[in-house]
Amino acid sequence: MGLLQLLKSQFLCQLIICYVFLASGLIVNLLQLCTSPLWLINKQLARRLNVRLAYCISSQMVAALEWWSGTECTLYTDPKSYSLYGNENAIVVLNHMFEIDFLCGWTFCERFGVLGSSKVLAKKELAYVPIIGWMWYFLEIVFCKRKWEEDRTTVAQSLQRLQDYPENFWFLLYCEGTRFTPKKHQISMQVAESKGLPKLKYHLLPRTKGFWVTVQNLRGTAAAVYDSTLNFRNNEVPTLLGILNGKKYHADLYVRRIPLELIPEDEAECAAWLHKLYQEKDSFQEHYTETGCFPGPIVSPARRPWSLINWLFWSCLLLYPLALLLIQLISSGSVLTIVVSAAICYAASAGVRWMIGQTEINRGSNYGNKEVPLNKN
Ligand SMILES: CC/C=C\C/C=C\C/C=C\C/C=C\C/C=C\C/C=C\CCC(=O)SCCNC(=O)CCNC(=O)[C@H](O)C(C)(C)COP(=O)(O)OP(=O)(O)OC[C@H]1O[C@@H](n2cnc3c(N)ncnc32)[C@H](O)[C@@H]1OP(=O)(O)O
Ligand SMILES: CCCCCCCC/C=C\CCCCCCCC(=O)OC[C@@H](O)COP(=O)(O)O
Repeated sequence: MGLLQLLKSQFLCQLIICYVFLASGLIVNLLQLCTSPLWLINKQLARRLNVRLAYCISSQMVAALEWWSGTECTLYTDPKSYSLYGNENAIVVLNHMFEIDFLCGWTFCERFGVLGSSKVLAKKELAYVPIIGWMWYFLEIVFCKRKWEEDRTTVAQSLQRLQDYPENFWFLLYCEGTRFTPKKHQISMQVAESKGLPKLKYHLLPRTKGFWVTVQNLRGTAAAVYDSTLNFRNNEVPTLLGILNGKKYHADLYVRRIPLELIPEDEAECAAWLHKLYQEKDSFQEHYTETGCFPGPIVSPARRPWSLINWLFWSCLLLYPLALLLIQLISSGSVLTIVVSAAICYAASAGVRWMIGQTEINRGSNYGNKEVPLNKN
């Protein structure tokens, strides 16, 4: 292990990264709250401000991936589509198999200049996660309860609000609705069988309603669907804790740009179209397993320095007062103050650990885990 790698694996370094993230995140959340009156006066300006404020938070996680862990992200795509990425609104359909797939998505957002404005159809539980969830509220992220009776109107309304969004955005949709586990896979394949659909090896059966409602409500707003399939080299199982430990991974992302006009308007046809898309995605994963690469040329955008610069800015701003505070604390000699401070530090690190836990598949939800009564025809 090299010296740098040893340094990266030190708990103190990770504690500093988490402290900067936590303190800056709460400051940004507060600034976002301060933009509330502006929404009434100049909504577009409020949105633009919030895009930049959100960048301050999400780019720190991107910096951890790109600069701290040195993870490499390779893009396989058609060079003709490449010039459109970042210059139009798009719906991104991504497989949901890895704990850091959202972070790799964010990395590509950063490289194409849409990180601050990127959106997702997220489960409601994430709205309550401090910093990220609160940041999302001001970014007009679309939340769902994964209960169609309740979601059908709320999701459509939230999507309609994005029609006059002043910045280009990518709207991420994990059509599988939950992360891949062997049990969820087995159950969803029973559903596939009951519907007469071919079995998938690497994906759960996609939920089609969210996709249909998104496409219908973003017609005229988004230009295309970016069908994206992610995998990691050497059968690695990447984690956020691994990233914080400075572990380097290598992600490969295959993206196909599909103009929105090609997607059927009728709900049943749209559902059939999505099922076919997932069968194709499955064949790309099979190709990856067999050959170690995706079909199609590599056109990788380079990482940009902005996420690192943002992190250095917040570090300088926040580490100096922390150092002063620590010196004062030690020189005060008060046991009570030291004990209280240690308790606050412990509570903060437990909070960050809980947030990291939100990304862990073994702490995931039970959605898709319940056997459903099947009508076999
Ligand atoms: C150039 C570079 C390109 C790309 C870069 C990549 C990405 C970057 C882009 C943007 C980044 C932005 C942000 C990223 C940051 C963070 C993201 C973090 C995470 C958030 C993610 C989540 O929270 S995922 C969970 C929430 N999302 C979803 O669930 C979406 C999918 N779900 C749906 O669409 C659902 O339909 C629904 C949620 C709208 C409603 O769900 P509900 O369960 O109520 O209803 P359904 O109708 O779907 O279910 C009933 C039907 O499903 C059948 N069924 C039953 N059991 C199963 C089963 N186990 N599997 C499959 N299907 C099942 C059932 O038979 C019913 O069938 P019908 O025929 O009646 O439809
Ligand atoms: C600069 C580094 C800072 C390190 C500290 C980071 C602390 C913040 C960590 C995480 C913030 C929360 C990110 C939320 C994104 C989680 C994405 C996700 O994968 O959600 C799961 C959802 O799709 C499906 O859930 P289930 O599979 O049904 O359950």
